[in-house]
This record gives sequence, C-alpha cells and structure tokens, in this order.
Amino acid sequence: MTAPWDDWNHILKLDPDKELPEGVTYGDLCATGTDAIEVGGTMGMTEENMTAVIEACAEHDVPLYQEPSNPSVVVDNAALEGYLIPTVFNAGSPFWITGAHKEWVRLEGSLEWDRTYMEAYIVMNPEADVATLTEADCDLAADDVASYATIAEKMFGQEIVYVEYSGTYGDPEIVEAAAGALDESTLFYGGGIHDYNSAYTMAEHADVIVVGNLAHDEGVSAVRDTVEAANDA
Ligand SMILES: CC(C)=CCC/C(C)=C/CC/C(C)=C/CC/C(C)=C/COP(=O)(O)OP(=O)(O)O
Ligand SMILES: O=P(O)(O)OC[C@@H](O)CO
Ligand SMILES: [Mg+2]
Repeated sequence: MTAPWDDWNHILKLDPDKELPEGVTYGDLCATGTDAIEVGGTMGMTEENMTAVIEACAEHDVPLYQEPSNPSVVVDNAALEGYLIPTVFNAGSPFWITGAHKEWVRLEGSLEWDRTYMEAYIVMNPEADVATLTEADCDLAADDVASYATIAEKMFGQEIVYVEYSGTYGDPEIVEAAAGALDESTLFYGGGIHDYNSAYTMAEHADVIVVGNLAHDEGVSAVRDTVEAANDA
C-alpha cells in the first residue's frame, strides 16, 4: 500500500494564528519546494482562520492537509487533500488519545475515511502549548520513546509516528532511537528546525521533517534551506 507521505521529506506547518513576515505571501511559502503543507496549531484555532490559510494556499501546487487540534475546527474544503489527525500517545488524559476522536465521530456520524489519516504523536517539549494542553508526560528517555514508537506501529497500527518538540530543537539521539524502533511506519520529526544543519541532522534520522515557526519568524529563504537539507539527507 502506498501512502501520500511515502515520498515526502519535508512538511511546512502553517499556524493560522500567526502572521507571516512582512512581504512574505502564502504563495511564496508554497513554492519553497516543501512536499506538503499542514495547516494547524494548538492555540487560537478557529474555522475562520483555518479556512483563510487553506484558501490562501489553495491555488498553489502543493498538497494541502488540515491538522485539526479539536473536532470543532475541522473544515470541509475542496482544496484539502485530507486530514492529518493527531493522537497523543503520552497524553495525561485519554481525551487526547481517543476521546476527541470519539466525539468527532459522534458529532459527524460518518467521516471521509479515505482521506483521514492519523499521526501518533509523542510530545517531548514540556513548554509547548501542545504539551500543556494534553498534559503530556514529556519525561521520557530514548528507550521510552522507542517503545512508544514500537507500540504505535505494532500494537496500534499507526502509519505515522511523530516525535514532536514544537518550539525547541530536540535530541537527535532520541529521534534516532524512534527511527530504529520502526520497521514500516513513517517517522515525522518536528521542533526548532531553523537552518540547513538543524534540518539535516534530524532528516538523517526521521523520514519527514516538519518546519513550523521558521516560516512565521524568518520567511522563505530560511524555509528553502531546510527543504534542501531534507532532500540532501
Ligand atoms: C479528533 C480531532 C478532529 C482532533 C483531535 C486532535 C488531538 C488529539 C489534538 C491533540 C494535539 C494537538 C493540540 C495537536 C495540534 C497540532 C500541533 C501539535 C501543533 C503544534 O502546536 P504548538 O506549536 O505546540 O502550539 P502553538 O503553535 O499554538 O503555540
Ligand atoms: O514550530 P516548530 O518548532 O518548527 O515545530 C514544528 C512542528 O512540529 C510543530 O507542530
Ligand atoms: Mg506552533
């Protein structure tokens, strides 16, 4: 079975609650060579700001995915290739593992299963909004992370495992341990990637690197450097 992310190296994650640097457009960011755009963030998400970013990226030739942080912000938009739905394996409450998902299905009745995909998150930065919201246990050693990756793949059938350091650069040895634990599943890494070298180091271990804040803080050429590193690694 082939999956959309099989040949991705780089994802650009755009946060609808954040501005772009002066003079930078969504079109410029879509043209950086990134393999896919994920629209999402933890705080400040609304249907309106999600839709605005989706529409701004819609006319550009890059696969577009929504990554909703809760069921109430999921938008139905023809420009979307699909939905990447988080589940947080190290969350403090089952709501962020299965509860939000159950509510989504209960409210919707049925979903577009053929374009709904899961991401098994392991949240590692205790300072990140996603960690506080989900009360994640971030006090994890490399063998803990590797074991979460193993159960995600082998016990829960997750096709994507996502080591998430949102806002800070992670420990490459931990990412390496997660990579070593996976046979089939695709490893996403995100957090603190800010230049060619930081991107290259993580892309040596992860299948796909995710770049977020850099787009909002620095802009196009910095993002392009990370795409180049992801493709080189
Ligand atoms: C069932 C549905 C439709 C949704 C549930 C989705 C779940 C379980 C979400 C929990 C994890 C979460 C909030 C994911 C959002 C994506 C993410 C990790 C964004 C990064 O957020 P940060 O960078 O920490 O936050 P800010 O950018 O808002 O500061
Ligand atoms: O914003 P940064 O730190 O690049 O993190 C990217 C992404 O993993 C956030 O969900
Ligand atoms: Mg963020």
